[in-house]
Amino acid sequence: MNFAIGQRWVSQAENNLGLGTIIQVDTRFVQVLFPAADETRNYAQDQAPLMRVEFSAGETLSSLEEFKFVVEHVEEMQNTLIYKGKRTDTGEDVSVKEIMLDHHIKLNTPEARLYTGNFDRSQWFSLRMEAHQHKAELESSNLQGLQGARVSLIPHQLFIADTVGKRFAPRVLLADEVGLGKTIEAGLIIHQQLISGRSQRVLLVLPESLQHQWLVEMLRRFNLHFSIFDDQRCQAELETAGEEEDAVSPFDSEQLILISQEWLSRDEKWQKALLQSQWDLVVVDEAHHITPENESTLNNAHSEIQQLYTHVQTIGQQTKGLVLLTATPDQLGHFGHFSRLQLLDPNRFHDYEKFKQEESHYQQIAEIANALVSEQALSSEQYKVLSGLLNDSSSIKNVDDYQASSDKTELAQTLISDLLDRHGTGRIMFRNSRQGIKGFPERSVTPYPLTAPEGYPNGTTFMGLQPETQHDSGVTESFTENNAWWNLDPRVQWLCNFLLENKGEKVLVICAHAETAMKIDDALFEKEGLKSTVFHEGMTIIERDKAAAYFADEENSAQALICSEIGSEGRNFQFAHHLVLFDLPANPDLLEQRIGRLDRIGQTETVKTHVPYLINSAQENLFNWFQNSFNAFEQTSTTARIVAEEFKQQISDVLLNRSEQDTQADLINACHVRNLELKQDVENGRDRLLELNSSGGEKAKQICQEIDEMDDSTELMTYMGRVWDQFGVQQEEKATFSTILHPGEHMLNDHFPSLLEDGMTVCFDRETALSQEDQHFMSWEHPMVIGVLDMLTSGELGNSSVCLLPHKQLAPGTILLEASFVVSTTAPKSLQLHRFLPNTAIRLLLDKNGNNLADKVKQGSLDKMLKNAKKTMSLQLIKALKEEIGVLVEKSEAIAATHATEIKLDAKDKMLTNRQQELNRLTALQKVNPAIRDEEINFLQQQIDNSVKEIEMAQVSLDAIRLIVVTQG
Ligand SMILES: Nc1ncnc2c1ncn2[C@@H]1O[C@H](COP(=O)(O)OP(=O)(O)OP(=O)(O)O)[C@@H](O)[C@H]1O
Repeated sequence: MNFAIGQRWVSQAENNLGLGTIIQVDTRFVQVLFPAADETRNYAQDQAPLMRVEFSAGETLSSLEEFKFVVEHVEEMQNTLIYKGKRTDTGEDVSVKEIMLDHHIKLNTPEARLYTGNFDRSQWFSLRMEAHQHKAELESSNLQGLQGARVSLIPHQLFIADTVGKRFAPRVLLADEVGLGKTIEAGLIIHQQLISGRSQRVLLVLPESLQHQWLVEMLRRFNLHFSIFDDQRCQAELETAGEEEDAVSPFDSEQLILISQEWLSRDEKWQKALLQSQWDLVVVDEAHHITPENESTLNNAHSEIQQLYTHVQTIGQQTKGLVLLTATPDQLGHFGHFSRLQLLDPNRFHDYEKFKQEESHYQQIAEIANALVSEQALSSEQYKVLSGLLNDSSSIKNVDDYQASSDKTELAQTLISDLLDRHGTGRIMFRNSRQGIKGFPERSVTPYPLTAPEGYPNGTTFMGLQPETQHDSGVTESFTENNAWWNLDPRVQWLCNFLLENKGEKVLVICAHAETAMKIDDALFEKEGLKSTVFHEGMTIIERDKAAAYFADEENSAQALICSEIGSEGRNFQFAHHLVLFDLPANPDLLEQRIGRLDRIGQTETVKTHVPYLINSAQENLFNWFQNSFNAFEQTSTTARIVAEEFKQQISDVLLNRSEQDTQADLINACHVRNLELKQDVENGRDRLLELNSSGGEKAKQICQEIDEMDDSTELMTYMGRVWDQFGVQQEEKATFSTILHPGEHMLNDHFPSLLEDGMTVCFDRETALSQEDQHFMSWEHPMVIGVLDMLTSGELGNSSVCLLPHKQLAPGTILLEASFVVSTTAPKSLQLHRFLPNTAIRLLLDKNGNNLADKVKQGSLDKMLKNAKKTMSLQLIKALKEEIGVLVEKSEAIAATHATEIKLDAKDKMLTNRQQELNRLTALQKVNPAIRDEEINFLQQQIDNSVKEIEMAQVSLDAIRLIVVTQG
């Protein structure tokens, strides 16, 4: 070894000493100062466990003078090195003697770590390489964001999430019928957007009563931690930031934020701050609340329109993604529905009259769709219409071929898909119905006619129709001033008896008003000592959640939950099978919302609705109307709302004000007939097209199947088992697919990603995860797995290793160099390039002549044959083989560069094919469907250009090396 004063060396035996400097050299000894550790060592020159440190062009170094610079070339002077390059801060040319290098420089490249004896056990190398491969597979997977949610694989939900989540700017209305899983669809879309990097900041705007439920659903199903922001939180954020209120938005402190609709429309102070913050995606639940007052206000910018509508409109305009959820898009009128479509796409939906006109043609299109679905030849009229609708030359040819061909299957699918693309609300609205999605429980209803005590008023108890005259209890003001109605009203005693007869059964009771709910709750306790609790708008969110939890608990809990109308929206009570409607709303959508609390995915029994009413009361009339005109208790009726609107005046006169029985029967019959007509229209009409678009058909089944196959693979379980072993995480088998984890006493790092201090149970089986909520569902998308893969691919752990290969046929001392290279880009996540060019690992296995044996000897089988070498032996081997290793590394770099060129070309091809196809499709579609925005097309074109540039600039770098030395077998 040629030592000279001022040279930099490291100790192979004690690599924690940092970068050493030779301070004295005599004939036999050399003295080295390690300033970072404040230690000096003397070594015999011929046995010094030292490794010379030399840097090369391209590396970034720190100088003792506290600046960084990039080495451009290296000169030698009197046996020491001078690094010439440019400062990273000022760009100035610098010349730095090696003695002036920072003592703390980390030698963490694979080669530096190998030569300085700072290598890892062979298992780390394997885990690291596999981590790169898994990460690349995940990033390029079509199912990214869909696999990791703790949800049952329900085709229509996954289809919607897949279709919408992949869009650059999802602007959609999720309008599945009550309880079909819109929250889950929205969660999947958010999850997919976040995991793929399309969105980073998400805002949820929800009714106050649903805040906590969403918070819990997002966390337990998607591992997404949302934070509720209200006055208190905003104020606290400002105080923490210590800034003037105008200078900073409190909303910038978190990425995933949840606010209530009530707060948004109420609190002017924070509205401005909310708009100052940049959002990628805004999701609004129960979006039928977001409605302009009336048609004229929408068209007149100066009118006072509803606060909430204005706020959502403003946020929606400056946010690229907007997802609205409602089970009852028409609940507050058809114009409201139009106005929400307008929020999503103001260019496409700018004229209400035109929209109505378009809707009237949907029936014709739907008839064509029906013919295509059943693969029947089109009538001449249908042929003419379809050719007119799909009027580009290739589609017209498809229509002709369809008519002429005997095997119509494939062409039918193409034409349906074109039709969906180009007409109606196809691209922005999704609506599934129970009729289309099978497997829901039955619904039954039982009326309980009760005789009112003499003199007891039988006034209206309906929401909305006569609010000024109705009292909470449903009886008139004058009456309740003098008497406690709940002592007289036979419905209360009936409810007591019902609960006593059904001990052990959970019962959800819904009435219109908070006051009524509270009185019923008191009465149940006073009369029979029954355990019930209330849920109404007068309670704080925490009180409501506590009440819902008290009702949901299995032991020591409330048998009944008495809700005011707010309990009828969004909440999950499907663990109960009995619903008591203490009064009836006059709005059929509201009735459906109420029943929808129990009639939801996850309901295991028939939903039993019980309706106690007073004989000869308006409620009796309403019951008969719902039952006989629409069968609305036992079936979802999407048309009842329209009938209710058409007959609004008669309903008020005849049903609510209780005119003659004959007149009532006539009205009920007229509504029934009208409902049948509308149902027929709907059956023939637009819903067919909408449902075709929403359920996803075969594509949806295929997505489920693919996720199912991923679930069945044991690869993740095996990989994570090895990871936990290596890191020292304590594992205890709980069941075949479940493991209890605890931080181990000798864990490699103090911190292991997402491992809870007190331990946690993880499971690899979807069914178990769904039934046992205390277990964490492990998937490739679980934060622990993502954290582990990130940790293994970004740090230095495993990037350098030495091991032995005992082998009978190979000559001892033969060396192999296993090298892993990574092709990567620095493209922004929003470009979505990882779908085509994820960080791709290239594995090479070079023999001593530089031949690549990687294809012949797979990593898994090689791993099984390798043994770790003792540290002293490894050091000797490295010292002896340093030159050979250097030559092999150079050769591997040349081979990797060739591979990288192929990978980049392939990625470019894939990207161009995919994006060009989409661009062509959108450009063609835009000619016939203004729903395609210019912005989308420009964006796609720009993405293509930038993607080409980024792919061309992708770098290949050495990520890890493993020196393998053959020993006698
Ligand atoms: N894929 C799924 N896996 C497991 N549970 C599900 C799934 N989809 C829906 N659920 C459960 O079914 C119930 C209804 O789902 P969700 O709340 O998403 O419906 P919704 O359409 O939003 O209802 P609403 O119209 O009442 O707001 C919830 O309890 C939800 O957790």
